[in-house]
Amino acid sequence: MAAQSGALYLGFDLSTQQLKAIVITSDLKVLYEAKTDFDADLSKYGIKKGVFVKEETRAVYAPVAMWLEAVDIVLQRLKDKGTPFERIKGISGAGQQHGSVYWNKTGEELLGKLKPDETLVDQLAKTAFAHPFSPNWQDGSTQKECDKFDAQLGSAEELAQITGSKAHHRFTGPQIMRMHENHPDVYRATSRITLVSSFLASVFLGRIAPFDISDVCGMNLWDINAGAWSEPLLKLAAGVDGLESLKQKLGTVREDGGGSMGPISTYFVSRYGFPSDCGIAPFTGDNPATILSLPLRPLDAIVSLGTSTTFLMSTPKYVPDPAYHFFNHPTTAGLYMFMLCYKNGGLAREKIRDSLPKSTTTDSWSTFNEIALATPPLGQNSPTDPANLGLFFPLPEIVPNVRSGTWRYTCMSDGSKLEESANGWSSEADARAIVESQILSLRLRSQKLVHSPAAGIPPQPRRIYLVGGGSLNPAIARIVGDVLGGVEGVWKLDVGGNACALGGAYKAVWAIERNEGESFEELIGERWKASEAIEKVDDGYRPDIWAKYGNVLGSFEEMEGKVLAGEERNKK
Ligand SMILES: Nc1ncnc2c1ncn2[C@@H]1O[C@H](COP(=O)(O)OP(=O)(O)O)[C@@H](O)[C@H]1O
Ligand SMILES: O=C(CO)[C@@H](O)[C@H](O)COP(=O)(O)O
Repeated sequence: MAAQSGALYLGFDLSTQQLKAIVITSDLKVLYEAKTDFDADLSKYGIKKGVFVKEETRAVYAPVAMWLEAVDIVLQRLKDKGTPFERIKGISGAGQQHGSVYWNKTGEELLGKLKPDETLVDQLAKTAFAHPFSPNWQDGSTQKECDKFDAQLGSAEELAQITGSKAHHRFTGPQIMRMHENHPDVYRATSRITLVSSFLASVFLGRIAPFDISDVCGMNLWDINAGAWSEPLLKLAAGVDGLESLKQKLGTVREDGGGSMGPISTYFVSRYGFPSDCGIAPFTGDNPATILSLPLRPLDAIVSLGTSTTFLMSTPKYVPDPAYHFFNHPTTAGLYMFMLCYKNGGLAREKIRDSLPKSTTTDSWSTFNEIALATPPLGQNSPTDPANLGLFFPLPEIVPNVRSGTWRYTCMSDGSKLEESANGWSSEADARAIVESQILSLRLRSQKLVHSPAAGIPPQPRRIYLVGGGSLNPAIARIVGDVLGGVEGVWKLDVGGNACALGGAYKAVWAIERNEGESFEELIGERWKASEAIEKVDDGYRPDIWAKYGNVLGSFEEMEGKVLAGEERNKK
């Protein structure tokens, strides 16, 4: 039974395929959840899996109007479930990272005077934006711009040192540069640029919200150590229009991840009955919000199995490298978020699932799971059998930066005799091989970040938390434990695919209720009850099996190297 009184907090997650919302109490109990699924509810926009794809240029983008429509739909759904909006004291949330929204002057003005009897989409879609689309994080159209970004500060290493990442296709700086080059008219008609997180915050605030201190690190434009825009990078992106043009469009970055940026726009007060003093806390990126969905300790890792796969850790050490990403922590100065991000996550697994015989149960994953669990590690029935190692990239991948394709290799148990498999293997064997491949890549790239969690235990995460849609899958949980370990086991959040929206809601609680100087970890750590929030889904570290994967890790890296060497741009 929902409590009848007391403050409530609302968290959003504007991700690739859905807009999710979650309402919780001050003591972190989940009361209401609702979502708008873009393909199911808004297919009239012509998108697939939430986006448009232009194969010729590898451009991927989403219509901003669809997101506006999704906001009114999800709030109406919460209302239909009886959500007492009048008790909501604070709102925060998250947006898929890197995407940019190009507002014009009219849009800035309209935001503050929306009529409550008309929808957001009807009032804003046609007039408020200099460009109707937002480049999506799956975009691969900016190689040329990335090369210039990597060169601008001297090298990819230096760019990573300054901004937390080397240049990536999806990062906002290279995307803005491409927009400036291809559509200078759009660039010039733009008065403000927001990220997806600050776009959603702006809609609720009724004016353009500043960037968030964590999400801004996904732009390749922010100097993390200096806490300021990197002027050489801004200059590069703005081209002939000059540094000042871009500075104005970007506006400010809010250093404090908490507090209120201001009260909610009157549109939502009149239309849905929010209280006029409901505070809008800074929104952040979906990955930074995910690390706020539980009090994460050093050496704990989160594997987010959404459309993308990401691997997240919170750490006090800033050790950037071109191979991964560092972001400011969304709430706590002096902490950082370490991240790996893969394009080929959920959709690549779905592709293999769909090539198998159809499931006979209502769970579309049951055949995939049965086969994956019945297949021995690395497909080896005996230690002398060849071990299967594959790469399954229906989309061009981020790590490593290679074209789309499928590669099947084998090696011996000790990693020797790595060779491309002449005849491949059965499609059944792919079910286990794709999950192993995705998790081996996480193990390979997080090796330097982990240390021994206890005497006599090799370096690995302490606990592994699974979140996102794929966290509901027991076979994936088992294989994560097999490959990555986790000496205190593999866990999932009870909130399932809604961890990111939950992180947003926790952020809202902390932002509005914190005492002077009280950290997110202190406030949420005190109120969070593990028994109500998480469930152990696998024992994690099994020494023999974990060692088996360790023996082929070098060959896995070598296989990636061979595939990378075959890339046209790497052939000399
Ligand atoms: N039982 C399941 N097993 C494996 N994957 C699943 C399962 N349920 C959902 N998924 C995957 O979850 C993905 C969506 O995850 P979600 O975290 O909601 O995505 P996003 O936040 O990126 O929109 C889908 O692409 C689907 O493949
Ligand atoms: O590009 C990244 C992170 O760098 C992605 O993780 C996006 O932030 C989208 O995530 P999901 O839609 O999969 O949640």
